[in-house]
Amino acid sequence: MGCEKEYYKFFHYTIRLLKANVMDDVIVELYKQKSANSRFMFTRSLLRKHKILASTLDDGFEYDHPSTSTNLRQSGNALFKAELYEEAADMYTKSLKGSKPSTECYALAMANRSAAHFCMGKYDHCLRDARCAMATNYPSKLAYKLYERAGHAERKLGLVERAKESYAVCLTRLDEADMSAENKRKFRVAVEIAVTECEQVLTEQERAMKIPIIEHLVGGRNDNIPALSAFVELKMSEDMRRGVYATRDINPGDVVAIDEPYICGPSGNDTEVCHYNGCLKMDFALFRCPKCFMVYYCTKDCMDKDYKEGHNFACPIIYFIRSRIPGISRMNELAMKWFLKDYLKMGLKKYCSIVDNFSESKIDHITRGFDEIGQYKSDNFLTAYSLDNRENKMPMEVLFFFNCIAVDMLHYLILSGFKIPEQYMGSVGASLVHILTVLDLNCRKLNTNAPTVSFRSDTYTIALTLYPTISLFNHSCDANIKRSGERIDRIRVMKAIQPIPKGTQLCCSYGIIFNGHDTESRQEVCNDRFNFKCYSQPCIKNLPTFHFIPKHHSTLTYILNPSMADIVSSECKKFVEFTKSVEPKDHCQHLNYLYSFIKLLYTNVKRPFALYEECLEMIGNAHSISTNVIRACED
Ligand SMILES: C[S@@+](CC[C@H](N)C(=O)[O-])C[C@H]1O[C@@H](n2cnc3c(N)ncnc32)[C@H](O)[C@@H]1O
Repeated sequence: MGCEKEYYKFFHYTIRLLKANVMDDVIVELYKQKSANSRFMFTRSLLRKHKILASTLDDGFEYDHPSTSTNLRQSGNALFKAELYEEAADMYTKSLKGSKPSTECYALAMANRSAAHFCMGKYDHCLRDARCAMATNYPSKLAYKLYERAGHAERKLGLVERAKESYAVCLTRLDEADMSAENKRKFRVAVEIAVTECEQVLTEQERAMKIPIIEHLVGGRNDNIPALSAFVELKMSEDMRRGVYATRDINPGDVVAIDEPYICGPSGNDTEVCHYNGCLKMDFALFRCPKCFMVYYCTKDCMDKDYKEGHNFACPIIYFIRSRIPGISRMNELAMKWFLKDYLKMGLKKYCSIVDNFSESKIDHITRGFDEIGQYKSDNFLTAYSLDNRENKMPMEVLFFFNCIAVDMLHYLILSGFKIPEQYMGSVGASLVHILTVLDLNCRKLNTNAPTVSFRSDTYTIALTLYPTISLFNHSCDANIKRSGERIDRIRVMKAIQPIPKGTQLCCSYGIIFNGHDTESRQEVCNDRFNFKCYSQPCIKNLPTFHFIPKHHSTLTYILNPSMADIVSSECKKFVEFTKSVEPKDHCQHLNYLYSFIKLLYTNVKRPFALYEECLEMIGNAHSISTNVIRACED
């Protein structure tokens, strides 16, 4: 995940140090510090001394101009009446800019904009605004209107269950409405009809509902690493350190890992992903946190749980984390979320003792992350905390940057009233630096149409996730496992896409594969993004990219076992026919055929072989569109 460009933002911290001509001394001093705790404390006193930290949580906004806002809203209302909805929505946006989010003026403009969006057919925007108005200071006597509109928008978006709920609230809020008894009666009848229609749709949907596919780990759960299959083990290698290896032959299609993130959060367009760590559901028009207005939830329940897990404390400073602290802001935010979750769960003393013991420990690399009974579990703090973070290999300038970010984030937290006793500051700060570096190396983008970090321009990242068990898989430019199932699902299922004979390492791709990019550019990506030299087979053997693999080759040139030449040749012809006659969207229905073809080629042809690479790509793609709902198997 590391992105060199982000490090240019060092300047935010270093400019004053450079002006004071002390930057070289700083790096020398940092080298002299014996521990992560003392590095953090040194950085903290430096940033304080040179007045690099904020002195207040005052965001400098001045937007309370109720009269201007009211005038703008009234102009919007006139445009709305004239059915100029787009212009009306723009006017309401201007009105919103002039009023504080906690005021009635703001809520009214927001509600009116939701009406304009509804009339424009922008139902998701309508819903978002309506939810926002509900969460703010909207007059109770008008609330019924807002819930009715939300219900209508939800129906339009196919969210029928939610529409039913909104109509139910609408009916309860109708008592507060300032309306004649007769009008209330008519309104009630209309909403009740809408509820009945929703119920009819729901009954239909229930009838047509698909049974979710349950994925099973091949061979059952691994005894020591329950998110992995029983057919694998963890081993060390000189080139890649820890890695996952097959203890039995694994076939394409076999499930080798089912993992849940230790920590996750939206990565950009917050309005579509629930912020709660245990949810991450993608949804339309989520509920906005009524205090910071910066994070969103799919239900009130998720909001309450997230508050308890730390948002309560992150809330007052989230604006500053996003807008004032350099680096990858969503990753910084995720680090804060992780820190608060565990700090609050364990309490100060236990947290500090655990992180201190970890940093002092000399645990063998292969057993890092395993608990005292020899289990490696993705929901265990120490498992996630002990993931590789290349802190020791990092240039001191980069480590200094991470320390600055941690100092800055904790400083904002303390400014907001959070108490950290001074004697624990070193441990807490160093732990936050550690968390940042673990995330920097292991955190994955959850894209709507790409499994990992991707170079395709059509991908759309919705979340950042940390999967401790999946992080054990090393990268190969010729991956033999790949993510399967719904791409936005929080639960990550990894399946074999090639045959994996006993003793072979299971590797996924960190976003780059050999047939699309030459060795040099792949090495560049691995080095720039992940800071390692890739030792996967295509790099060692310098395999040609797809463009250089002959398409219409004679099978004989590639055959490994001459006695199989006729069979391979005839199966290749069948495969070519298959590619012409079956549409990609239907490949998932022919997976068994694709598995058998790739198995035949695996043992009988020399790679790279165009049809093998083509079949491999088909299997990978078919896995990612073949299921609708994935549930981890309970056994
Ligand atoms: C997510 S971790 C994978 C597990 C790690 N090998 C361990 O010992 O815990 C990523 C790190 O593994 C190593 N690695 C992964 N793929 C590699 C490859 N193809 N070549 C060399 N090193 C690799 C690099 O050190 C990289 O920073």
